[in-house]
Amino acid sequence: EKVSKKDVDYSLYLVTDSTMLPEGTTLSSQVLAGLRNGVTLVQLREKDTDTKTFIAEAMEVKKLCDQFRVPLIINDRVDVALAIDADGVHVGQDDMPIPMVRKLLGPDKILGWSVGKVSEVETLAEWGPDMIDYIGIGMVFPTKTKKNPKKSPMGPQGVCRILDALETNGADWCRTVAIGGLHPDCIERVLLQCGSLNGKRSIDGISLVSDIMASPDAARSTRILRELILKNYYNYVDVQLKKSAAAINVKSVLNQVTKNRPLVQHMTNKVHQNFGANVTLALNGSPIMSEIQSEARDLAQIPNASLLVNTGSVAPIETVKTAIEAYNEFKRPIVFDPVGYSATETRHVLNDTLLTYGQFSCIKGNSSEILSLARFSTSKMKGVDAGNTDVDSSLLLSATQTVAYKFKTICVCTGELDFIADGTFGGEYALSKGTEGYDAKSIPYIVVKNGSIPIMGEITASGCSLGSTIACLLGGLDTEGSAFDAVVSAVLLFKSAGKLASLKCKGSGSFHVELIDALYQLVRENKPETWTAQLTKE
Ligand SMILES: Cc1nc(C(=O)O)sc1CCOP(=O)(O)O
Ligand SMILES: C=C1C=NC(C(F)(F)F)=NC1=N
Ligand SMILES: [Mg+2]
Repeated sequence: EKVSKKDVDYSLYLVTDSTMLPEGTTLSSQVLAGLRNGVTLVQLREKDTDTKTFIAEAMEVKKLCDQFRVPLIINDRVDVALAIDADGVHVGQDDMPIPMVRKLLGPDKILGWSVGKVSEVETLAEWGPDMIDYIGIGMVFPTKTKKNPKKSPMGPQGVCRILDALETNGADWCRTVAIGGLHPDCIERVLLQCGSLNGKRSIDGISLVSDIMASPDAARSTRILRELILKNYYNYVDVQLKKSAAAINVKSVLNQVTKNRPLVQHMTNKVHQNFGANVTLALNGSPIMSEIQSEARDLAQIPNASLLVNTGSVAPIETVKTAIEAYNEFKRPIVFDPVGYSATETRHVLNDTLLTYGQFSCIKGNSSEILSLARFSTSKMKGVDAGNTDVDSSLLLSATQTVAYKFKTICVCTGELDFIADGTFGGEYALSKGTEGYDAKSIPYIVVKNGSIPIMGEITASGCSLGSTIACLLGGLDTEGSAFDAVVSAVLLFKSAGKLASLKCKGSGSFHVELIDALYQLVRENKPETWTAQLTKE
């Protein structure tokens, strides 16, 4: 009896490739190793193979799949699929049109489609539930497996956009797998981030080729993948990620920072370098302004290290990528400051690319940057300073929650009021069911009210130095410290110091000095109850 196509398990979908087999392995031995260790669906994909060979391979692989009651999908070749009575077919955008394939297959076979654009989702939705059963969304990351790819990597956020399109087009029946460059070092981040904004769905599985087919130990590779899927949480940073709103303990955060003297690595713009270093020192942190690719892994392993990536920096993108990967590998916090996010196309592409390189503990920006990241406002930014300050606060809150939710991070939106939202969900993820309906507007948030500090906008690197402050406090936490508390504490501290400094200074020059002194004093006296910036629940 057949596995009914409604019950297909898409969680670990192996797509074969017999051009990358290691010495001593065969197509069948790799598929068998996969089937024995948790592969739940197989697709035979052979680009340039004679039909006779393809048929022989298909029959062999079908026998193996039947033993494990795992459906076999044939890529592209509908004739071969019919000839061997496969369980279904997968076609790409340039293969036989979907309605024709469905006509040849009949209603009970599984039909999959490669999807990379929202417009393709709209087409799929128009065809209705009897046409396509699942889509392969890709490619998520760069991959050498697909020859002359016609599309570029979309990153986890690109997958989110396709999932959102399925939801807005009501294609509830359609299942999804992500594909392209998926390996153990990035799969948890894909599983954590790839969900629809309404919280109703996440990807139903991951699909890969080389991680298994090119593996000298395909059984072990498959077991590792299986474990990542079943684990259902990604602790990307070794401090506590809150799962719900709870009291903020600022005093405790500062005590931990003073005790642990965090190493705060800055990859930032030239203007911010010196001031960021001095802010970090004032906070009992230890700054290192390193952009040396080969030392990133060493620095990430120093106790209480944290990384600030401020994209005004001109460090080569590969250097920044190496640092992001290193700090994720050693579970140390990374703060991302997408300076001038959408001011120019160059910065937009650069920031979007950097955002695909890792999981960030905090993303902070001004209102224009956060509105753009949330894809709320198309208005181009005016330079790198905050844009329209008259944006109403409910829109800013919503944008902050949206960014926090999309990237499963803590998002800070600075301005008259500061908005801080916690979209981490404690690092927990689930296949298919998303966040079970918990959407962006339901995630916990804090609003910091401090009154305006006009002069803050008249000095260089004020926003950037909030980044230094956040990275310093996150880095200074003990493992049982709370990431959200550290971020909120940083905003309260920085704004309170800014207020104090603005009352004492005689101009922007002395404001810089007064700001450092205020940070220095507030940290050492550690009396948050006396600070001007306070939490409000708008
Ligand atoms: C078969 C395929 N389709 C893609 C798409 O983007 O539609 S990417 C891809 C190859 C994925 O191979 P690997 O797991 O080795 O990166
Ligand atoms: C190009 C492809 C894209 N996606 C998929 C799958 F993951 F299976 F959906 N298979 C392919 N051959
Ligand atoms: Mg900024």
